[in-house]
Amino acid sequence: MADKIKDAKIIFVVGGPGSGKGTQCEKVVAKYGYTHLSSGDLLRAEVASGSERGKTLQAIMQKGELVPLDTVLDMIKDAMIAKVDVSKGFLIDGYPREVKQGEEFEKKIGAPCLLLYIDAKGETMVKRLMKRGETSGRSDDNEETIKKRLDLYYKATEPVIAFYSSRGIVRKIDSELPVDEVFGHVAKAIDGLK
Ligand SMILES: Nc1ncnc2c1ncn2[C@@H]1O[C@H](COP(=O)(O)OP(=O)(O)O)[C@@H](O)[C@H]1O
Ligand SMILES: Nc1ncnc2c1ncn2[C@H]1C[C@H](O)[C@@H](COP(=O)(O)OP(=O)(O)O)O1
Ligand SMILES: [Mg+2]
Repeated sequence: MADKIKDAKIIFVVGGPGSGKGTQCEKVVAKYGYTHLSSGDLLRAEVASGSERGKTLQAIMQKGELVPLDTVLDMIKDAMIAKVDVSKGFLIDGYPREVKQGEEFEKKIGAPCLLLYIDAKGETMVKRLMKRGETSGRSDDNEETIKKRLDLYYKATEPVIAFYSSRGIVRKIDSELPVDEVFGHVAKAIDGLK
């Protein structure tokens, strides 16, 4: 089992809050049939279950902070194991959020073949999240938490991109464009994989 996930095709999808990671991943699923695993979605499912662990997670997410690395990595690993026999590839959305998360993922699971860097301006991300907040019901889509998430993104997550750039697997995607045009560039990056 461990060998199977090590050999799986793994794509990291990294970008700021509201950059459009989830939107693009949905389109990749539709075209390529990959398995989409969003760390945020996995965490929100745990919160929705009403478990004690979920309550602790909810408090952290509402503040715009990162939940403990082991919690999120275990969730992703379990979800990958559950799908590895039927999956053509994995889109890991919202992870790694710091360099340490990338290092631990590679120790426990395997190496990514591609990192899609979904790039939008801070101002654009804030606008999109405020709009999303009108209907998302997410307790972190409010002005105060958005600001904290953005600060944390620049501080903790942007270094992830530099870390993987040296390996030549980063494809930067301009996410200021309309959704379908962004997807055109995403598809080109995926088609470039052997
Ligand atoms: N290219 C785009 N142009 C305009 N709006 C977009 C674009 N990509 C995403 N959005 C909108 O921005 C919001 C955040 O997108 P989402 O995919 O949830 O981002 P993330 O998963 O990175 O937080 C959503 O409301 C989405 O509809
Ligand atoms: N890899 C990770 N490590 C730690 N916390 C994470 C995490 N992924 C998600 N979280 C927590 C903190 C985030 O502020 C919150 C929402 O994450 P998300 O749904 O990926 O946000 P978004 O798609 O808007 O970028 O969940
Ligand atoms: Mg998302």
